[in-house]
Amino acid sequence: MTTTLRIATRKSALALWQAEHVAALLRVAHPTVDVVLVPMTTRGDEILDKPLATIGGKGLFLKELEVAMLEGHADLAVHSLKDVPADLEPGFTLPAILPRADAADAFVSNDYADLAALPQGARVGTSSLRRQTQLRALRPDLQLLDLRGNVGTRLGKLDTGSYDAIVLACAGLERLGLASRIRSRLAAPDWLPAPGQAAIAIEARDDHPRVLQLLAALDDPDTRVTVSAERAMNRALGGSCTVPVGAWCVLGEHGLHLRGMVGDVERGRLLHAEAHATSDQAQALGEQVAEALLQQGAGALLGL
Ligand SMILES: NCc1[nH]cc(CCC(=O)O)c1CC(=O)O
Repeated sequence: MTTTLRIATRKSALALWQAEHVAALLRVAHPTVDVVLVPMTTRGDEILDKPLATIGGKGLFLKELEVAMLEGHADLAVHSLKDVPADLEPGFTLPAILPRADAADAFVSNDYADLAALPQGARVGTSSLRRQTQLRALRPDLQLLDLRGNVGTRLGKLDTGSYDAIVLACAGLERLGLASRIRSRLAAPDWLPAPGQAAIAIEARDDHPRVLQLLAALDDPDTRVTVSAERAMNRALGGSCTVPVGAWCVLGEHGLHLRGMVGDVERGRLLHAEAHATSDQAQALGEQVAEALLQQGAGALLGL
């Protein structure tokens, strides 16, 4: 009997690239397994005219894919980890987290090389509160404008002159063959990515051990441990996407180093904290950095 793995995926170019990437890796890991894509539309893809935070947040991108798995139409779903809520729906797990790509954000512009080169009051497009507050902290003069849609749509709006610059994830641009659009990288320590940014996660039902075992072959333990610290921090801060939260954890010779950020949208101020831990303490490290941020007053910003 041949085994088939059916991958539920959103239909955006980035989602399809990621699903195809996972399919190719699964075919290499398990040559006798048949791997197919099941593309579908999610509510998050359909509602493009409202900020994500007001329409129900990140879970919107997962819901339909999870229903497909529950109804037996798909065996796994592929997600950008940063779009996966801090707490998964009961009955689901992440059996594999792939090696992380460049987690920095990209400054993208047709006229300016970097943030410092933008003229006073320049128009910058991003609907991400995390990106907006970090832009505001570095350049209070900028005019921040909403910009939603998939990567191609956003680049199109930049090219037609609606913005002087936009901010996107480096990883998404690289995956779509658009790395040449990256004018400069926005990276730590003065700029933090979203928790889990640039890592691809595989989601599956937790009650299908055979499927979980096949998927586990793709797991990268180093990426898993670093993103676990970032996600633990985010969870301890309430895990909401209505508040700007950034996190960046690296695993070095001396263990884990986690930096965290919570932004104050009203006052254009950022709170930062960081800590080190051994690699078996990712969860505690995330909680420790969250606690340090709360002590600086993050609770009021987060409504905790
Ligand atoms: N919110 C959409 C989204 N989800 C994941 C990525 C980039 C790829 C990644 O972080 O793995 C993007 C595009 C962007 O933020 O520019």
